[in-house]
Amino acid sequence: MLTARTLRGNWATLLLPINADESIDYARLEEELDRMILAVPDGVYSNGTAGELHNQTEKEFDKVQEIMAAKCQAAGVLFQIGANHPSPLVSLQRMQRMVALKPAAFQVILPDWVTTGPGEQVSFLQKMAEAADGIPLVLYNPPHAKKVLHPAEYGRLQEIVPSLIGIKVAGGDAAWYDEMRVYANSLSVFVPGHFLATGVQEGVAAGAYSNVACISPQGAQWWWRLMHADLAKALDVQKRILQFFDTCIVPYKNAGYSNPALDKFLAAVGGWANIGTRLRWPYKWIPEEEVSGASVVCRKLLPEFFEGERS
Ligand SMILES: N[C@@H](CC=O)C(=O)O
Repeated sequence: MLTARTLRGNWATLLLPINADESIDYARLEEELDRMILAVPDGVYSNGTAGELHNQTEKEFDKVQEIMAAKCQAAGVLFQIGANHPSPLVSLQRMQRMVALKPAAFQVILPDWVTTGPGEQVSFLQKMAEAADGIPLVLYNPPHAKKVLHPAEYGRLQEIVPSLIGIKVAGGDAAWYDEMRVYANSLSVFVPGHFLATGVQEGVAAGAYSNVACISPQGAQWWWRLMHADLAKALDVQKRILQFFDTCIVPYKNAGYSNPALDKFLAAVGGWANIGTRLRWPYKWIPEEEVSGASVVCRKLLPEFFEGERS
C-alpha cells in the first residue's frame, strides 16, 4: 500500500481521445495506455483536469477506469483513480463504485461549487476516506479550485485524516516551499511537472502528476531519474522545458485555451500516441495544424526526450 514515503515519482495522466461525434474513442485510449505503460512510469492516473474529470457521464467514467485498471494490473504498473467531480455526492459515488478496482490511491478534489470551510473539508475527507476502505487519498488542490489551501491547512487535514498521504498542488515561491517543508514528511507533495526539478531542489517535492509526461512519458521518466543522479543537469533541462512552454504553450494559455487543451496539445507535440487535440463541447481545442511548428521547437530544445525517434 502506498504511503506518504513511498508515493513518489513521475505519474502520467490519461488523456481522453475524443471523436468528431464527441464520443470517447476507447480503442485509441487503450493504445495510449499501452504506450504509456511501455515508458514504465512510476504510475498512471485518471481523471485529473487533463483527463476531463468534469465532462464525462458516469457510464463513461466507469469504463475509462475499468480499462486503465485492467491494463495497469496486467502490466504491474501502479495506478490512481481520480474520484473527482465538483459535486461531493458524485465524487463519493464514483469512489464507492471504484473501490473494487483496488487503485494504489484515490485522488479527490474538494467540493467545488459552494466552497467548503475547515469543518466541511474534514467532514468531506473523512467520508471519502471511509468509502475508500483503506485505500489512501491524495488531495488534488489546483490553483483553479474554488478553495485553495495553505500549507498549514494541508498539514491539519493530514493530522485529522491519516489516510490522506499526498497532495497535488501548484507549488509556489521560496516562502511557500519553506512553509510546506514542515509537512513534507507526513505528506507526499506533488508539484506541476514543469517545476519538478525546483521542487526536488527545495527538498519538498516527491514527484509530479506530470504535464511533462504529456509531452513524453519516457522523457519525463528519464528527467525524474536525472534529478536524483545530477540535479544541476536536471535544472538545466527544466530551463529548456520552461523555454518551450514560454514559446509554444503560454501564448495559447493567454489566448484563453483551457488546461486540458494545453495538455492535449503537449501530447500531440510529443506524438507518442494518437490522442488528438480535440476537447468536448463546449471547450475549444488547439487545431491539429498548429502541432508541427511547436514540435520542431520542442525537439530542438529537448532533444533528449526524442532520442528513440532517431534510432
Ligand atoms: N494538472 C494536471 C496534471 C497534468 O497535466 C492534471 O490534470 O492532473
